[in-house]
Amino acid sequence: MASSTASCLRALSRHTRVAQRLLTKKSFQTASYSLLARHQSVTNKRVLATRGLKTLDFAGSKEVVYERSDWPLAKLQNYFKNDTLALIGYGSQGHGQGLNARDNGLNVIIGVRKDGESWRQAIEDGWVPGESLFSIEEAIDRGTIIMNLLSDAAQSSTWSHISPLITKGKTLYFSHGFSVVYKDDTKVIPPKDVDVILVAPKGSGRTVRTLFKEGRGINSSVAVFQDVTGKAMEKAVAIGVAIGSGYMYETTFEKEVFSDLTGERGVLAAAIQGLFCAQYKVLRANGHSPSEAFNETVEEATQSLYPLIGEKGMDYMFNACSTTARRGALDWAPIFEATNRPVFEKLYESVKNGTETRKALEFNGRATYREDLAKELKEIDEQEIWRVGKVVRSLRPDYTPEH
Ligand SMILES: NC(=O)C1=CN([C@@H]2O[C@H](COP(=O)(O)OP(=O)(O)OC[C@H]3O[C@@H](n4cnc5c(N)ncnc54)[C@H](OP(=O)(O)O)[C@@H]3O)[C@@H](O)[C@H]2O)C=CC1
Ligand SMILES: CC[C@](O)(C(C)=O)C(=O)O
Ligand SMILES: [Mg+2]
Ligand SMILES: [Mg+2]
Repeated sequence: MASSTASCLRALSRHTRVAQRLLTKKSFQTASYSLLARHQSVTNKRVLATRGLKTLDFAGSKEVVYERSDWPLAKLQNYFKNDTLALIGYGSQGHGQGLNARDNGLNVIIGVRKDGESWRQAIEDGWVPGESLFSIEEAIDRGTIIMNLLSDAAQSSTWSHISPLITKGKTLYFSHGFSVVYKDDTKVIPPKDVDVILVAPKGSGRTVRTLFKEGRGINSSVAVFQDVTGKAMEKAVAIGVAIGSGYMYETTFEKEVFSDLTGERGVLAAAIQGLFCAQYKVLRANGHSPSEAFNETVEEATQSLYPLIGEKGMDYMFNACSTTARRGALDWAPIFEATNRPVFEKLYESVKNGTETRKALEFNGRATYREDLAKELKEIDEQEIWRVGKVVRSLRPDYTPEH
């Protein structure tokens, strides 16, 4: 234990020196603070619990996990010293993953349509045309690891054009199993002579960035579709760390896309909007004020109770409520489960048989996809429940005006 403690302290001082060096470079400043925190906490963890064991028991199922602590910054930088990460597409994930990998000291370039919205945003984030910002084709040409973060629809529509550029020796990376799994619809069939890997952050690209800046990490899944070099999984895990993952669990491309499309069409986004609206409307129809209906539906959920679930689980949240609430929650939870399970079965089938994929490809493949989505999202924003939400949020003592 004494020698392991001494080696951890040596590691800490090494990592601290690396981070301090980075502090002298302005573009690395924000991340460097989080790196200092990150290596401090990693080293502390090693001293307290020399685990090293990567197969964990998840409620009776054994799963392999990969942790950031196995990839200190110096090791990560050395691993990618001869690589250029060419990140194609600069939406939510392009922004988060690109900036994190750059702040981790890796050689990252961006490839997007010239003079589009992403081009503008990339410049705003400090990517420089001709130096670190290129057309899609030029970025692929310059890159060794091609990170395809175009929209899923654009991955399909651009494929015939960009696939000849993904030559032997390069690596093809995705953050979703979508393009490769639904190949009959997307026509994305990777070249046979490149590694094809996936790291799928389980959260928005915006959170990928904010968690990294806080010295924390997003959970991601990791998978290999094609292993030409024999090193594909190791490379995927290393990229996962580079883009800001805290820990990664293993999956396949198919399992990733089936679960992801189900999750976002279910509890993560669609189901929660449906549930909120249903309860809000019943309260309003029974004479409750907008204030009361919103507070009992959304504000209390997001500001008080859901964070408790995130902190310590559902029973902890139930226990933090009155015994009256606990009785009612215990009685009604199985009713909601039984009522909703058939909806989730239907949803899963629609994902598995490709219906959801074809809809996404058709809709987001339109030239007007941004405006079309914005129009429907505006309709949600204009629903009474969310108009009330704006007023309620403005009454929070720590409110800062929304734009
Ligand atoms: N959003 C998220 O948080 C998550 C996303 N993912 C996955 O990551 C990948 C990227 O998603 P996300 O970051 O949300 O990006 P978006 O789906 O918002 O796609 C945006 C990017 O696609 C480009 N694009 C769209 N149409 C075209 C086209 N016809 N030709 C060229 N470029 C085009 C846009 O460029 P332009 O501005 O020029 O239109 C922009 O750079 C997807 O596979 C997604 O499923 C995974 C986990 C979470
Ligand atoms: C929940 C939506 C998501 O799957 C995500 C942020 O993980 C997405 O595709 O954006
Ligand atoms: Mg997702
Ligand atoms: Mg998704």
